Amino acid sequence: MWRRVALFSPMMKKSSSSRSLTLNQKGFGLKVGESFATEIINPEEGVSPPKEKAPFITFVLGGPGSGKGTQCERIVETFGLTHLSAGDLLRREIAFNTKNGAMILNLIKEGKIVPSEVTVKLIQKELESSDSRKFLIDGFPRTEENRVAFERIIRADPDVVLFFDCPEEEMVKRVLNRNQGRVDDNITTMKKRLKIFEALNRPVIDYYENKGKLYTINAVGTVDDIFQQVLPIFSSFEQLKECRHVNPKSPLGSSLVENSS
Ligand SMILES: Nc1ncnc2c1ncn2[C@@H]1O[C@H](COP(=O)(O)OP(=O)(O)O)[C@@H](O)[C@H]1O
Ligand SMILES: Nc1ccn([C@@H]2O[C@H](COP(=O)(O)OP(=O)(O)O)[C@@H](O)[C@H]2O)c(=O)n1
Ligand SMILES: [Mg+2]
Repeated sequence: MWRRVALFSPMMKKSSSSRSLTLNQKGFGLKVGESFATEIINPEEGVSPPKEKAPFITFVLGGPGSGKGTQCERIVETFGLTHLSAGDLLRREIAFNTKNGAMILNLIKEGKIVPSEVTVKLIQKELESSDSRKFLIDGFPRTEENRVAFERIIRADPDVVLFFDCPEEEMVKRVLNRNQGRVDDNITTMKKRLKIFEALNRPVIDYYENKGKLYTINAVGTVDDIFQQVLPIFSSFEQLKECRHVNPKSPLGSSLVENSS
């Protein structure tokens, strides 16, 4: 559905990220990886680049129970992004008893990370079949291996990386009260998940901090308080101002343009 075209120009600075090198078109039926295949175009040949911009991608990071899913719901209401929860996609495989279902269940019970290829392929399927141009990818990348696999298979970089920073004590309290019948919401698995978060997710957080893409949110407080920190991050992006689902209660509600498509 997207097409990546690189303009071959000596004027292009190295600091121009893939966003400024990326010009995408819709094209249903194309595989994401293929559709991102880089073409080198010589501007002197007079090929004019397509006008559509790359899809807007946000990664949502944070420990278990830090409030990622809850805040994603608020972001969807206000800015109309499409929410893809990596955990929900994996749990769907378990529910549908697919060929990877049993393996995924065993890993989730142990708080371990599912092989990146499996998770990225599930995300890829959702991206390809969606008509949306703006995505919240929640609970991903959980590891450097996840991050690298996304870059390799999807060939896209996030525009924004949110990190919900929450003390362990608070995360434990929230998870043990979550009450969604999840096999991993128990103290034994939670302890393992916290260790895995520190060991494997921290390097990803550091990576995006060094790239200048990380927005750290203090995840303690009411859901509203926390969303007040999230709002200005998204409202600064022009492409999010055309919103499909305007929440009338949102402080931005009146300034957003409703789009019924
Ligand atoms: N700011 C908050 N204060 C208290 N509880 C919260 C807050 N945000 C979310 N919760 C609750 O904590 C639990 C975990 O939140 P969730 O959004 O599922 O976190 P995550 O997706 O990061 O694991 C849920 O029961 C949710 O209702
Ligand atoms: N990128 C991911 C995301 C989740 N998972 C697995 O799914 C579990 C639940 O993830 P989740 O994102 O739904 O969990 P929360 O942080 O929302 O509590 C994780 O503990 C992992 O076992 C994974 O392996 N890889
Ligand atoms: Mg969640």
